[in-house]
Amino acid sequence: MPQEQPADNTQPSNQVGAEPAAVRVRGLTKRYGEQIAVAGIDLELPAGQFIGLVGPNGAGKTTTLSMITGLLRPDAGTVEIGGHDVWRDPVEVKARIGVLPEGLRMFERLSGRELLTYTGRLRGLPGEEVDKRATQLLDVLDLAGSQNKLVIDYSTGMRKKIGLAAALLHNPEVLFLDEPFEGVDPISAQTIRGVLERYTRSGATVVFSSHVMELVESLCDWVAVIAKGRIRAHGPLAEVRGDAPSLQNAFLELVGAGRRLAGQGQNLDWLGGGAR
Ligand SMILES: Nc1ncnc2c1ncn2[C@@H]1O[C@H](COP(=O)(O)OP(=O)(O)OP(=O)(O)O)[C@@H](O)[C@H]1O
Repeated sequence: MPQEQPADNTQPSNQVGAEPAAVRVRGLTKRYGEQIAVAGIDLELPAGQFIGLVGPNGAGKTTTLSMITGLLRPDAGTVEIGGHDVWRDPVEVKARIGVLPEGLRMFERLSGRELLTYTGRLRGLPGEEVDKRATQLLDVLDLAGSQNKLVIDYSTGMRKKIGLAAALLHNPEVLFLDEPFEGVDPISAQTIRGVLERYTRSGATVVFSSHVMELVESLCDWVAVIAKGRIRAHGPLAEVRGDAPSLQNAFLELVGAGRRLAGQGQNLDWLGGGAR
């Protein structure tokens, strides 16, 4: 199982092994007061892959993704997407990426269709093209019947889907999704999954965060495991899983949770059995 190594300076700067890097992160750091949320992350994410950023609650996934996508200013470190620095060249970068953050705030008083029209025009797409793409996305994501409903009246799953449609409308090179399947029913999850698989098959890159290992294992080609603000392992899924029976087992071992879980239970000897 590949553990985190110092950066290999012998590789060309835009390569991850044989693959070109879609995203290059160097020394990324964020503190909140005394708390170090992200502790100097180095990472090169290969292009054209379905990439999972996995870690336990509080590991630093959202903080990392927010800094990579230009939503949160790092204390230190750099991020390059498609060769452009996220903080020095934000317009170039934002044209190349789509983002579906956790708890995305949307314009709730627009209908789903209006939200896509507005997003498309902000992205500088011609009106006719926006209409065409919006119609297709609404159709594929099974939102055509709700396109005239206000976003405020959408369910959690519908909100994720309209957020995904808005993030895909300008056909970004890299799509970042923070917990895209959280609160989504299996049918909607399958729909989202189908759209994302089609998108990566065309050479685009998806980076998504999750703590649901089965999902990451079934979807991702490449994973990075994060715990306590540090990358514990990264690489192709099979390499990170190694000899472990599942990614879940490899993950528990990597984040040191196996021993903690084994000792659990003895403090709850009063629980169960109906005794008071
Ligand atoms: N705005 C903030 N102010 C203070 N501390 C924060 C803030 N945002 C995050 N943190 C802390 O930084 C650490 C990393 O949080 P982050 O939300 O990035 O983790 P996460 O891996 O996305 O977790 P989860 O899976 O639970 O969403 C946590 O300890 C969290 O308490």
